[in-house]
Amino acid sequence: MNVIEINNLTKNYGKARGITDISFQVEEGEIFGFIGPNGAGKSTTIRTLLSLIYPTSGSAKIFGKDCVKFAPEIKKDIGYLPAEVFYYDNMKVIDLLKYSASFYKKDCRKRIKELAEMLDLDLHKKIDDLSLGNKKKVGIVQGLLHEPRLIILDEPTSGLDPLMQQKFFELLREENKKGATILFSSHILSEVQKLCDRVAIIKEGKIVQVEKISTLKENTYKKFKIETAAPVQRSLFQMEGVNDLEADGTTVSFLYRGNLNEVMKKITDVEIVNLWVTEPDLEEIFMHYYEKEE
Ligand SMILES: Nc1ncnc2c1ncn2[C@@H]1O[C@H](COP(=O)(O)OP(=O)(O)OP(=O)(O)O)[C@@H](O)[C@H]1O
Repeated sequence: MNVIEINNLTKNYGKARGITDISFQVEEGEIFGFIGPNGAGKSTTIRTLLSLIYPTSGSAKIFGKDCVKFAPEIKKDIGYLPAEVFYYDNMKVIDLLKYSASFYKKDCRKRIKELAEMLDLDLHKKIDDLSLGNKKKVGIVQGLLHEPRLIILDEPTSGLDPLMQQKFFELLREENKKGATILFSSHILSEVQKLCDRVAIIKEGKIVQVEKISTLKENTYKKFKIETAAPVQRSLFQMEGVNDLEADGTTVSFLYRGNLNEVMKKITDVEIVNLWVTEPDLEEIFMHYYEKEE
């Protein structure tokens, strides 16, 4: 079953582009990454899913129900951690969390205690006195206290130190094992890689790829580096499938995706001294998506 189903979703802010014609699905039980550079449209997509803003066109379903029509009902089963958390600073942490819990028809007291212990959060402090990281923890507890079926996290790790990030990821994995589906938005590749099964890559308001992390690594460019006996013309390797071509005297390097025999034929046209064919690391694969089109 698809927990999230987004169909041709577009959101414009007046004349400004928010997101354009976005479609993807998140299956039940997945930890799904949503990655793209700042301003790509991750928050806009998430805010539309939560009916905090309304689509210009297209639609989205959560738990098989239209996000706009069934917003109040759907929200009971969603835990949301926004990119930036704002609170009434005068309140104590515990009072804020009890207030949040009052929206659900559940006794959340035990879970609040467990989460606070796990994240090392002092429930009796005033929010005003908390560091940025501790405020973020309040947001995490707030998002998870009702044991939601779907957890939506928008850039959740900013402000958390590495040890706390690790604990937070463990917590998310536990929730996932218990059955929660997770949508995890981030611009940090390494954390998405650590946690997620699949990713949607968003760039300039459009989805450029939806793929398993493992497949992204497999079916991708290979990196070629060739050393030749005599200088070669750059144009020799200007062919379909070649990207990031660099030719400097007797050294040529490029990324290639396509039939390897085709590129090997080109290579046999020159006298080579050495040849390296390597897999790009995931960072390089993503950077390719991040680069702006001319
Ligand atoms: N309230 C708004 N009014 C006008 N334009 C907006 C508004 N909110 C977002 N945008 C624009 O929509 C586009 C997508 O922004 P969005 O915040 O969704 O990106 P993002 O991927 O979440 O990036 P970030 O990580 O920087 O938050 C950007 O070009 C942004 O300037």
